[in-house]
Amino acid sequence: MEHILYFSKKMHAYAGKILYLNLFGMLIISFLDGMGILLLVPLLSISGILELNAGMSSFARMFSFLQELPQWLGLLLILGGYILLSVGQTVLQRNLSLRDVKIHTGFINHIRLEIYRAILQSNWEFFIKKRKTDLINALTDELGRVTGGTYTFLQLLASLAFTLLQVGIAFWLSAEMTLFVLGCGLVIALFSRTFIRKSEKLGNQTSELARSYIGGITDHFNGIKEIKSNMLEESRISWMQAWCQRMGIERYEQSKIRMNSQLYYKISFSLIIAGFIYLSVTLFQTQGQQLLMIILIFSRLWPRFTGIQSSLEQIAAAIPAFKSLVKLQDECKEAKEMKASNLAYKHVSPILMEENLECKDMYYRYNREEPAYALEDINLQIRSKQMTAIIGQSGAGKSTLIDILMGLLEPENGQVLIDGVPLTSDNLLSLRKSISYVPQDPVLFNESIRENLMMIEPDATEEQLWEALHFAAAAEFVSRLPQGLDTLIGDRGVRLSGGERQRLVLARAILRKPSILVLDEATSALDTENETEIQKALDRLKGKITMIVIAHRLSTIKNADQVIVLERGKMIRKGGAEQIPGATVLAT
Ligand SMILES: Nc1ncnc2c1ncn2[C@@H]1O[C@H](COP(=O)(O)OP(=O)(O)OP(=O)(O)O)[C@@H](O)[C@H]1O
Repeated sequence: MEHILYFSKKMHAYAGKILYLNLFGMLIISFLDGMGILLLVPLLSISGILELNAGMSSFARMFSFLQELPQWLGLLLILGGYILLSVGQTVLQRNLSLRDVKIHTGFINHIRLEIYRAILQSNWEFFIKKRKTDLINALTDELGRVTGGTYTFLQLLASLAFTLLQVGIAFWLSAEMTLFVLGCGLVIALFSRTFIRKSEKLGNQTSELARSYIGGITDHFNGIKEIKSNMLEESRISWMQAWCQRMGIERYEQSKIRMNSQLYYKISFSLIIAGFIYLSVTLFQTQGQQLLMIILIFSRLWPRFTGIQSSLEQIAAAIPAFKSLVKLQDECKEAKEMKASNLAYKHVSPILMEENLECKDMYYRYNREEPAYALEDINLQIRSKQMTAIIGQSGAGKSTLIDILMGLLEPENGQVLIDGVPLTSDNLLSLRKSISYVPQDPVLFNESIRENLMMIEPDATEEQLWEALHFAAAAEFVSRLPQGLDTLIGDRGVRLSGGERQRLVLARAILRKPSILVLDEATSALDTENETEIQKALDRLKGKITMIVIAHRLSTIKNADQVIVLERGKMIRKGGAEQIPGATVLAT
């Protein structure tokens, strides 16, 4: 319940008065609806089916004047009133429904942005621990269920208000009959709690299924090359078939709960009405009008009860999604990287490192419960405007060290210092702003080359763009493309080769004019010619900016001012390139 209230409060904060105006509007619609039905009473009387004066309520007596009018005039008045009420109700309904859509979609986007922002502002450790597809699932399936559930909850509140109103009208018509109907409703509701519990249980399965679906298909398409080349298609199709089967069963079970509960309400309605009529006629010789009245009250109130039950089931099914999103928000809050005041990215100025970036007695573990350290007792200095190569075999800790130097991971013990000043959340953004990072498998967005370059430097001129491309040995292949800089890059740059992608990302990194360039050298993406070009480019940068390169090539090591050798999380050697027997320790 607290989770639902949490999001309901958010909807209140988002939509404000309009939300309540809409709910109030619905109340009016329900009132008009009730009035429309009540008009049936004088209608029945005028057509002689019902006697208005004998044993009827004050409401019915209000229409007794109709009997003094000519029958045609009375009928015209009633039907005119009925049409007016119906048209008014329909027009109001249309407008409210449209506004409802606006509130609902606006609220989804509001929560989507809030969660997306919180996720992006979380630290790197959060992303290491989280499955990416769970985050996608949170922003798609779970978000939809939560906003839908919140809305159903608020509609339920409105519906309870309408029901109260209708109960009030029913009381006016006949207090005893209404009490009887309410009593029946309560007893039925008590027995139908089991449907709500089952719905929540199934909601857990829905969440689990959605997570496994998004996780599964993302893995499949990311690994489609392995699937095709290793002929894994059949096994993947079997996975999908099994998932479809589970999903089919889950949907069927969900519908079964809904149908069973509706069936339960309908059967109880028939049984209660039949029993009541039987007892009234055989035992109490009740008047015809009273019987008609109870049928009228039942037929108005019972669908309301059924509707409330169905809303409760829907909300129960969404509860696991509510819990999951609240948990995600809490995790994001805990993993928030910087203080709110530091989040004005645009206004942060880069650090101008004068002397060095230093690691002092630094230790890091991915899992604090396990004894193994990914990095242990690291003491090193990355000197300003020099090139530092980091080498070591796979799993030695090169990427971890880079992540710590970029402030993505926080050391468990020890410190990172920039010109002697410890790296904290206060200067973290400034450090990041001075760094450009080129990963081994770079990501290009599904936009044009120009847009991909300019996202890092929106004010870059054409000349600066080409300068950066030349520098990264990418100008030639870009100029050969039919649309040059305006060529659209496919999903994650698949239309370009690995080497071309890395050169474009290098161009993007350089465009920013960083004071520190961090490069995770591609192991195989570049051919010898391009490798030489990039090497020359890096040479040109030597002495101008600080370079940290995870090196996989001898040529890179040879050019480095300092080489750091890692082995199983420890720094086993550091020194000038000439002191390192590079070929023996190069990473694979
Ligand atoms: N997200 C993670 N969770 C737990 N352990 C991790 C994680 N990432 C890396 N490790 C472990 O930390 C150690 C160092 O990994 P790291 O990725 O830094 O090595 P590397 O030298 O960059 O390797 P490679 O050259 O293969 O990329 C390894 O033992 C690795 O298994």
